[in-house]
Amino acid sequence: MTEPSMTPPTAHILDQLFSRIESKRKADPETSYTAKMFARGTHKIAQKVGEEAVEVVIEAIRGKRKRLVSESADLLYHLTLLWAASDVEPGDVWRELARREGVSGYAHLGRETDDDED
Ligand SMILES: N=c1c2ncn([C@@H]3O[C@H](COP(=O)(O)OP(=O)(O)OP(=O)(O)O)[C@@H](O)[C@H]3O)c2ncn1[C@@H]1O[C@H](COP(=O)(O)O)[C@@H](O)[C@H]1O
Repeated sequence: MTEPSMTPPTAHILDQLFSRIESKRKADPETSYTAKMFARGTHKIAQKVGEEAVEVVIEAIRGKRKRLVSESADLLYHLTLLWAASDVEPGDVWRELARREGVSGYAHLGRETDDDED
């Protein structure tokens, strides 16, 4: 029997996006932005995540709701792309979020440290 905690809590549009991103890993960079970013490498993808996050912050502060939604979608796409480039699956993140459910943000969550890296 599968451990309940090992099962991703829910299917999600980000799971579908992750699959689509994986399917584009070896596509033609001329026709696929995802393939172009994979070819550029993890550092460039991580940089894009940072840029998109800043754009989210700017639109939130400006109070531009529609722009905030659009930039948030850009951020989530690039974050999902960064997971794919870093051998992280959405389920890994869903499990971590589920583990935190009901635990106060003030409580020690036992976050991973660099020393725990495998
Ligand atoms: N969700 C997205 C998505 N969100 C944003 N973007 C692209 O991310 C880019 C970000 O825009 P920027 O202006 O910041 O960057 P840029 O100037 O185009 O590129 P840089 O040279 O600066 O990196 C734009 O080209 C957007 O089109 C996305 N590209 C792809 N997807 C998904 O990925 C799927 C596969 O797309 P392709 O790989 O292009 O076939 C699509 O069907 C979508 O589901």
